[in-house]
Amino acid sequence: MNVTLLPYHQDERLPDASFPLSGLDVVPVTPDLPDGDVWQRVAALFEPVVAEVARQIDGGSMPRVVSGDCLTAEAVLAGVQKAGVDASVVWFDAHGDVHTVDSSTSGYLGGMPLRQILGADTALLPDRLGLRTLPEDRAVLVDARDLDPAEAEFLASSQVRRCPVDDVVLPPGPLLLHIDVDVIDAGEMPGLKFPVGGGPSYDAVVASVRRIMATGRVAALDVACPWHPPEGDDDAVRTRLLKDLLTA
Ligand SMILES: NC(=[NH2+])NCCC[C@H](N)C(=O)O
Repeated sequence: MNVTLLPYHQDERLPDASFPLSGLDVVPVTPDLPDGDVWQRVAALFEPVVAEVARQIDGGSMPRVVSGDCLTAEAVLAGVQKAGVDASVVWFDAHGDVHTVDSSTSGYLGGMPLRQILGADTALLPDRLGLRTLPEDRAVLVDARDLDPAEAEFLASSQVRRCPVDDVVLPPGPLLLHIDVDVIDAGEMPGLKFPVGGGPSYDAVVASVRRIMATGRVAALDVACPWHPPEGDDDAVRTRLLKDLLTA
């Protein structure tokens, strides 16, 4: 098994130290980025990810992709689709990631990918990646507990199902399993860019991921690590987490 590493947060290259993946067979993707706006640059960054994910599925393996933010999930889903697999989405995240460009008050791109997967702002990224958008009832949002008002409003009237890690109701068909590591309670996960307390424990998240993997329905795994470069002994828990998730 190998791990596809996209060592970026949006279009910013992160230090290798941000991804403690020792002991795993890592294939980094580090294309040259064009000038342009951030969406164009991210699209260019994701192109080889789309191709690599499709190639691995065509070859009979389950892609495992690690990166610095949740936008990468759009590339992974586009790659899964390119390989002819019609996947639903299971999205582990402390946040909703269901902003549109207009509803986001922060302007943070990583707060928008799930909504783009569901059909918003498709010209910015989905169309560039060849991503077919998903009906809302094919997406499940797991343990999202820090929603901005516009996100709460959208989710209240959408068909996106919400559940806790201990009781994930899986959508139909093959799955893209997306894990933002910030779904874990911030007390157990040091150095997060968007820490949120009141969440499930490390053990509960890993156990949930193992149960989902054991269904045999996961077509691709996407792990987003929106954390700062390591300080102190951050590496110990990060190394263990990445290994636990990627070998679940
Ligand atoms: N997956 C994440 N870490 N998302 C952070 C989003 C934070 C906030 N909701 C925003 O849009 O600005």
